[in-house]
Amino acid sequence: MSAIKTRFAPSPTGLIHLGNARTALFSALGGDVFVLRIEDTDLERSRAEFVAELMNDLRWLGLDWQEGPRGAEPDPDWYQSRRGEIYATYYRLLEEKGLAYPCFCTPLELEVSRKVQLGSGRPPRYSGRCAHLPADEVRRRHEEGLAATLRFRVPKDRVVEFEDEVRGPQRFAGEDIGDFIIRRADGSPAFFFCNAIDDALMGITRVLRGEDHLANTPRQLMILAALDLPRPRYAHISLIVGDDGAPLSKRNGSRSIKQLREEGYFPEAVVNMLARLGHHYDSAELLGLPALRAGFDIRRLGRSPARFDVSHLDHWQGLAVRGAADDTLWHWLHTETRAVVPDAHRAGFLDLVRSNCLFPKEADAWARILFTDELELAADIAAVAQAAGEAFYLAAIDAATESPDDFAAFLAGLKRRSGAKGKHLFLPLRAALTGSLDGPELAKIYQMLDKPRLHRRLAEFTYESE
Ligand SMILES: Nc1ncnc2c1ncn2[C@@H]1O[C@H](COP(=O)(O)OP(=O)(O)OP(=O)(O)O)[C@@H](O)[C@H]1O
Ligand SMILES: [Zn+2]
Repeated sequence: MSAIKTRFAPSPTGLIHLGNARTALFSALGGDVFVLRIEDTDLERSRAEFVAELMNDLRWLGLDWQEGPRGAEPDPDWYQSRRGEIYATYYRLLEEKGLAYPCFCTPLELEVSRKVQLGSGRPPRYSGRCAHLPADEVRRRHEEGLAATLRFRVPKDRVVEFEDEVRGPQRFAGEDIGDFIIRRADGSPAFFFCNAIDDALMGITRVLRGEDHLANTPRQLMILAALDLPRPRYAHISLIVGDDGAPLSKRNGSRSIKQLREEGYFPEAVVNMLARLGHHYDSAELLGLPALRAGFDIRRLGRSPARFDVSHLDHWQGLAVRGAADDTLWHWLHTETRAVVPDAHRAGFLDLVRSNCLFPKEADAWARILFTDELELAADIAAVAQAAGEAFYLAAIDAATESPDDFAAFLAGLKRRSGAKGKHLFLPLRAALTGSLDGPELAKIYQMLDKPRLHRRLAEFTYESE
């Protein structure tokens, strides 16, 4: 069987979000060769910095492309904004075949026609007003300098059928599709057009994209058929929706991949979460890309919208943090955090991070609690500590002096001296030592807090009555 070529074709109009990333991921998993193409025809909204950002995001996720641009400098191989001459050739071909024609209708005229059709209960589509203008009339209007779009002449008697790899058989009647614009009045190519042409010219055999594009597909198939260009297989995957039920979008401020990276999410966590959103894997373990690829089956992609749930992402993040190698985890920490962790406690601290933190920010908070004097107790926490009474802390200081290196012995000593047990023992101790009522095992805290600091924290509560 010949190699399957897939592509990701974003418009660089904002930072990519989880919805885009999932489409990119499944495209990368669902092909042998993965292509990146930049659809920057919207000159007003496209920006070079977004190209650089999206390349960075894809590489970070591990979704490097085998064919596509290497840098953010536009070139005619991969940037649609530079492929005008190529598109011009195909416009000419269509016009020569009589399969495309200039339309001089103004936006106002089109709007009026739309309203009239809606008013009489018909679905709005182009009326075909310019479909049969005589050649000399067209010439005259061009000479007058009238702006024209180029419309594709839809074969009204044709039915377009295709087998969507996710959604099954699809059928669209030509008579339901009005002649549509393939070149705007300003000369720029319409999405349907350049997207379909480029898929064909780049040898894409499987187009895996969001179902927002499903209705575009019959138009694209008509264009390809009219130009004798090869048609790819299509797979329209469900969109990821947010808590509000609306699809994630660059326009509605959905959390970007860049933001997730900056918060400290591991790419493995993002990728594993996305891979399970609308696709079933037998394994519930954190899988690397090769394993995700091996387990990927396009027939396992669900059709219903997939809701993004941050608790799922955090579940995978927990697995990624727990599974991270020492060196990876160490460099994942903020520089300021690394600066306060003593060498002797590095390994112990990383263990503590693995079982207690999801983000570098949380690790930083624990590093400060353990290795600096910046401890501030909120009023309710201080109240818990105080409730144990002065005698408890005096006993704790004695026990700590007696067993500085042995937490079990310290605890036994404290129990014996104070008579406290259970939560009356652990809660005040935690509160006084860490300013928190939960967190890492007390044994680890006891071991990592340096002894003068430990004593100072216990002593804080010994003169409460003064
Ligand atoms: N919420 C989503 N869930 C899954 N895929 C999506 C989602 N939004 C976009 N995509 C897919 O991402 C790919 C790139 O699309 P594009 O660059 O146009 O992004 P977009 O987020 O739709 O942009 P915009 O917000 O500007 O419409 C397309 O295949 C599109 O179908
Ligand atoms: Zn017209």
